Amino acid sequence: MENAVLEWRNVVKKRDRMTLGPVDLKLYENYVTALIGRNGSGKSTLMKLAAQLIRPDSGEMAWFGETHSGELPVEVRSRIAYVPENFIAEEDGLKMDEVAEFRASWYPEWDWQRYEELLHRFDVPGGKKLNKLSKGQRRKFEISVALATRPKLLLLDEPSSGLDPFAWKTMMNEIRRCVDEDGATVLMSTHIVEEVRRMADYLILVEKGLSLGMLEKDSLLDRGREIWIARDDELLEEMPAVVESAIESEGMVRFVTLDYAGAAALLEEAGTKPIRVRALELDEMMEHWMNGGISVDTL
Ligand SMILES: Nc1ncnc2c1ncn2[C@@H]1O[C@H](COP(=O)(O)OP(=O)(O)OP(=O)(O)O)[C@@H](O)[C@H]1O
Repeated sequence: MENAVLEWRNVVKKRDRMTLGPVDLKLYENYVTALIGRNGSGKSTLMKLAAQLIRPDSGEMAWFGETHSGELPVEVRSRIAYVPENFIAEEDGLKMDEVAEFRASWYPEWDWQRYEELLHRFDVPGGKKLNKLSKGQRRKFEISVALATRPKLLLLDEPSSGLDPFAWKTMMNEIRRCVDEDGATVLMSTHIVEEVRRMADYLILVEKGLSLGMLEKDSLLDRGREIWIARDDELLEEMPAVVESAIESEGMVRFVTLDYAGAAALLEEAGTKPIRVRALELDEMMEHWMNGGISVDTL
């Protein structure tokens, strides 16, 4: 694979009740990576570290191939856009265009035309103060501002929170455009399976402060199958990574494997032709991963 836009080695951040890490992570250029995991697992903490809103206690972090232990240089920062889960209260009293002008002064690639176009596409009323916007309108504004910076690294913390279904679709299209046209790399935390399905190339699972690895979405989907075969207890016994099995009817057994390649090889070797095979859905695979059914080589 190509250049890493973000690379971490042994990054640790201690919180009051939880420690994030040590986390190793590598984001490749021009891909969308979804950060998934249960509430409180550490996704937002990880995003804040990536945006350098907070600093790690230890470990090494590189942005665009260069490590920075101190403050990120303006030149690096101006290539990163971050949409937090909760908005910055200090900006509440400012008008939308005042915030946009402030961002424009920091981001040399700032694109006014794109900003106006995005606000129009998201149907956000112009000229308002940020605290006069609804939650969804504020989210649309923040996404528009982030995309108008034409970022090379786009960090989105639960970006769909509060968006109506139309705005949600627009958001996904615009993020995709940012990746395809501007060559952006995206890291987004999400609980929405459909978002992962439509947007993500890779998934990173965070569990109790640890990264349980990174997987290509398609490779995750390749692993899971529900298979029906003529009952053969011995064969079933040997089947790899079986997480569920049941006798369906007289003479037929159904099982779920998280190692389809291994299972298929074994079936072939035994000369057993499956009666039916069903690919597991993304939500099922994500659940198996979260429940520890899938082991992934850490980076
Ligand atoms: N500013 C903070 N100070 C101390 N502890 C914090 C702080 N922010 C978060 N934590 C703790 O760190 C842990 C991880 O929180 P984080 O917000 O990163 O999780 P998350 O995966 O984003 O959760 P969610 O899916 O609910 O948004 C939690 O136990 C939380 O209580």
